[in-house]
Amino acid sequence: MRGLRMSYGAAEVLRGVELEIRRGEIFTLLGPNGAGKTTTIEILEGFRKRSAGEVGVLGTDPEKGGDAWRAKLGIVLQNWRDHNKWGVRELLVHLGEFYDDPRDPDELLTAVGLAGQAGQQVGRLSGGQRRRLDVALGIVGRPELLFLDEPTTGFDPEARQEFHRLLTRLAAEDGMTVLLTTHDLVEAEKLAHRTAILVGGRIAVCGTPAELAQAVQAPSQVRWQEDGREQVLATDDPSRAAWDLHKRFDGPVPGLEIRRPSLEESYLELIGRAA
Ligand SMILES: Nc1ncnc2c1ncn2[C@@H]1O[C@H](COP(=O)(O)OP(=O)(O)OP(=O)(O)O)[C@@H](O)[C@H]1O
Repeated sequence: MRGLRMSYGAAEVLRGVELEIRRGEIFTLLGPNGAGKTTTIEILEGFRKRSAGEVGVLGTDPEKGGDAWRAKLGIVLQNWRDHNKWGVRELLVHLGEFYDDPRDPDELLTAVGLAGQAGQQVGRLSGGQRRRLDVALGIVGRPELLFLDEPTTGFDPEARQEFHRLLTRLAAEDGMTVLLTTHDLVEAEKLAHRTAILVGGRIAVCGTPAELAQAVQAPSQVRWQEDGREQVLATDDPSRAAWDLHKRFDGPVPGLEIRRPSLEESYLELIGRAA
């Protein structure tokens, strides 16, 4: 994506998004509500016409992508959920018929942990099971690139962890590229090879988990007692600040405390600043 812009009427949602996602990567697009994550995904899928900028998905402009291009994409449409009366396996078999070389439905069900629900109606699956089915539907045609829009919303921690394992395994085994959106920094950090933070219509930060932690790190707070009250200093180098204080006090510093913000606090500060 180069200079990707998108406006809905007068509202400019994407204001020059620059992003490159590599083949075989699990990439998360992280951002607050309304940041434009779904809009970006829909543009990449070819479902939404951008206002400006250049976009290439598997070497093709999504606005010009034909059936052969589309067949290489794993797209999870929300309206599969309308197939509530269908059996789980039945739906997978049916969708597989649209592809030249679909995955074996039983292997697929085992891979996503739904073998026990093969005969169950889609409408009777739990929230977590439906998301697993989403992934199964997304990968039935052996896509090169899988798009997932907030796939783990509503998951309990265990389901989330299992889902992460599933995606990691699929990406590693098949060399599939996965682009998913999330609000959850911790999820992005655990799952993704790289993450981009979308805020204010632009990419604020992009990198590996370590690079992200470094880039979003908000200042630490150094607190101590002096002149009968608590003093607070915000600094990027708390160790140096503590050392300076020790020198100034020529010994122990009363009530000295160093507080490093959590990654989540840093992220919240970053999106607050950039919005
Ligand atoms: N079809 C549309 N017409 C007008 N405005 C829209 C349309 N779709 C999205 N928007 C607006 O564009 C902005 C970005 O929406 P989008 O759904 O892309 O954000 P998001 O990052 O996916 O949000 P969330 O995390 O809440 O799902 C929002 O302010 C939304 O109201």
